[in-house]
Amino acid sequence: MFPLNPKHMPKSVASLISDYASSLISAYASITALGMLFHAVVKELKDLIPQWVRSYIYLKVQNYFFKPPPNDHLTLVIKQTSGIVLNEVYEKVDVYLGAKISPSDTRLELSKTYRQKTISLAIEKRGQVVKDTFDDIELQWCYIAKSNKSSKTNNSPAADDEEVKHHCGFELTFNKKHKSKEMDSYMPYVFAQANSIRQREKVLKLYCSANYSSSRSSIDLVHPATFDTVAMEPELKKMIIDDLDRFLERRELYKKVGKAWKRGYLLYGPPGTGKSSLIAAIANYLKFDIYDLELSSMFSNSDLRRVLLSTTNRSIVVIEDIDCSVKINNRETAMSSKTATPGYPASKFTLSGLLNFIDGLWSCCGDERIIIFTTNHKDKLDPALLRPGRMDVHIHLSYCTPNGFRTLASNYLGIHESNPHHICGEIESLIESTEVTPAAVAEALMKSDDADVVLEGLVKFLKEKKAADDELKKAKKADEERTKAAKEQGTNKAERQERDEDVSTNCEKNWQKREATF
Ligand SMILES: Nc1ncnc2c1ncn2[C@@H]1O[C@H](COP(=O)(O)OP(=O)(O)OP(=O)(O)O)[C@@H](O)[C@H]1O
Repeated sequence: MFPLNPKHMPKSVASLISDYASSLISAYASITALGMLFHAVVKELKDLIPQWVRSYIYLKVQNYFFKPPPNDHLTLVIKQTSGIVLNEVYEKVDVYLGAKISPSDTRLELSKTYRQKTISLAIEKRGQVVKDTFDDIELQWCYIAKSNKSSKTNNSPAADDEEVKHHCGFELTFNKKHKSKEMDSYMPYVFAQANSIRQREKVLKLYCSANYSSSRSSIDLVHPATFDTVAMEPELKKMIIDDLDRFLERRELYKKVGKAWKRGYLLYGPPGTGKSSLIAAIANYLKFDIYDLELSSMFSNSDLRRVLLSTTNRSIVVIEDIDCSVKINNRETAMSSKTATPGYPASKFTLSGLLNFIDGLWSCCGDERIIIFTTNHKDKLDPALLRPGRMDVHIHLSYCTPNGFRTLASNYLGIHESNPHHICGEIESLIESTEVTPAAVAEALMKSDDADVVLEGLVKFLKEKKAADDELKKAKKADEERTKAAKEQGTNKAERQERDEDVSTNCEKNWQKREATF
């Protein structure tokens, strides 16, 4: 038998085994050290490279190695903008994916607006890969954000913003054979889901159009005004609500008669009569976002067009104080620097641009739109703006009426038919004979928590206001009478002068006749 003890082995074999063993051990040690080094490097990189970059690299590597043959797959790219306007598909996908959280997600976004009652969780978009299944078809969504810095010139920040938007979007990858199912069933499903999520979590937005170079900005619209809180005549309130309801139901009718599905309202009345409050009440009633258009920041018709194109459907476009926000001279002539309103830069904005926006071709780019103009001086508006068919409904918001006071007293003090107050009758008759705005009444009602104190204060205020109004009326009347008398005196004087002239002419004629007879 061959001796197993190395001592008994031949020298060369023993040394061979020991060499082999030591090289095995050193190889193992090197591999372990290398492994530890690799592990340390990976750990370091993990801390240094943001998660979304790692996900992106992971996706690319995964796609490279494990992707089925490329011919089998189709990738649809959904960019954030389509031309110069927001891409609706992007918006819908954004909402849809925002609500999808899977156990494998490692980064989530936490948010809560002041209006929301609970904190909401959503996946963090950047670099996230979201797997979805629809009718047993596997789909993969990925958010892309490419910057195109090399091709950039010295663009303005707004242009940069547009550029970034243009290169942001989603990629949807799936097997080619399901293409028609994707387009015919999956995308409508995504749209429907997004709409119902939006409706559930609807937080109204107030968009402010800044100037040409800056991007559109929005804030949550947290205006508490509703049709219950706005003080106005009940019949007028009912008329507005009925009109809005009818408008919403008439989609098919508008289509049938070939009219853009939009409605124009002109709200006019003195300051503080509730024009802005009514706009907020309409937005809250319809659950429509508001676009507040600052005409003074528009420098040309194309600015207006651009802003209009970026508004969404089911929205209210508001132009407040149309009579003084910008000087619009006539339909064709743009404002030159000579005609510009002091304090406003020269604008190439024209009335025809605005009219085009209301009922021209540009008014058709969108559905379910309400356009609201407000003014304190309807008489100062260009008749072209008031032409029938342009602003469909003209709503006069007047000084406070007894009905208006009842609404305010109920809202502010909880005083109503079943909880009356003995001073209310006196206040109502004072209000009937005084020109006082709902804003002034509302302010008076806020002065104390004690209803007696507040209402007595209001009576005092109304009496003082009435006395001041009467004084003013008297002064006005006296002034008018003086002017009338001066006019009459002037007329009398002119008549006397004419008479005198006639007399002298007659005398002259008679004298000439007599002269001729002699
Ligand atoms: N009709 C109203 N009903 C309830 N509150 C009102 C009404 N009118 C005014 N107010 C109160 O007065 C405040 C100012 O009113 P609001 O801004 O709506 O008036 P406005 O007519 O738009 O004024 P302006 O022409 O100066 O813009 C509101 O915040 C609200 O508290």
